[in-house]
Amino acid sequence: MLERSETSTDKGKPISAKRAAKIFKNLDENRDKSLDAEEIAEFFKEAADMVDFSWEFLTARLPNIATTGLKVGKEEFITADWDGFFSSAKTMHPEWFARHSRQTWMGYSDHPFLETVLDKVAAVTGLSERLVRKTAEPMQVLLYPPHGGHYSCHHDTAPDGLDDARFMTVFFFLNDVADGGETVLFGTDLNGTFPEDRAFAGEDIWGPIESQCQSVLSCPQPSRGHAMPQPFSSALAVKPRMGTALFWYNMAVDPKGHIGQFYWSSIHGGCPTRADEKWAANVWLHARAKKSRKEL
Ligand SMILES: O=C(O)CCC(=O)C(=O)O
Ligand SMILES: [Fe+2]
Repeated sequence: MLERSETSTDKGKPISAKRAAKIFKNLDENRDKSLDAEEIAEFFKEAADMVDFSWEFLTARLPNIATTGLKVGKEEFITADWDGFFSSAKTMHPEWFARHSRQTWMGYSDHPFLETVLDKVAAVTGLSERLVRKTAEPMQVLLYPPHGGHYSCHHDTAPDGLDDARFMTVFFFLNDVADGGETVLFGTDLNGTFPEDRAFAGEDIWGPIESQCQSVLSCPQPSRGHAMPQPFSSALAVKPRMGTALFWYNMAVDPKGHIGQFYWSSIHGGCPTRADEKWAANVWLHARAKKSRKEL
């Protein structure tokens, strides 16, 4: 069974009245027993990785909130059906969420076929089978629903998380997606217009770019012949085709497997689906072999 996206509330604990009271207390810093739009936005980001919302939608879904203007009182907050709210927001406005997908993990020993996938990973990446087996995280299988399933731009590993860094991503497309669902590699430069060292630049260059690519609008535009919008016209958008795969380095690694620089330019994302669902899988290779991966 596929679990819901780890970034959505409905995957985690439901927001009970008790939990809501705790959340409210933390958010209401000025202790005025109400939350303003900014504080609500913070709650949405924390609880569901929701990056946008409209007040109209909020008040239409939770009518007891409508009476208090652009503030949510304590009682209203605690009694609101937040789980129901997030799930209808996901259906009606998937673009408000950083991510809309389901996923599960599969151990490579679960099926002989999956073992062969690791051999293929070694063959195409040029890494040894031993290293691949030692460092591969269980395969993450992803399902994006049709009509808005997506994953906004992100990095697969943290710049400072050396111990558990996913130095490489091997990303498999498991079905054909006729329209939408492209994987965009925002750091690529198909037109050859960027300074040569931009791929190795740091947060100063890539931070502002990241803040612009959060929107699902940073994807091929059907109205413009599926061209990428500005400022990403140079970026590679890959159409999902069953049995194909992409791989890239999230961090530098030397022939001995020693990890180096974090690549800010490894930023990427999955575009919104349209009529078709999208199936895909990640094989992440880690900087350190984990004892907990022994069972694989
Ligand atoms: O679905 C895609 O195209 C990208 C998925 C992705 O980046 C991820 O799962 O980390
Ligand atoms: Fe990713």
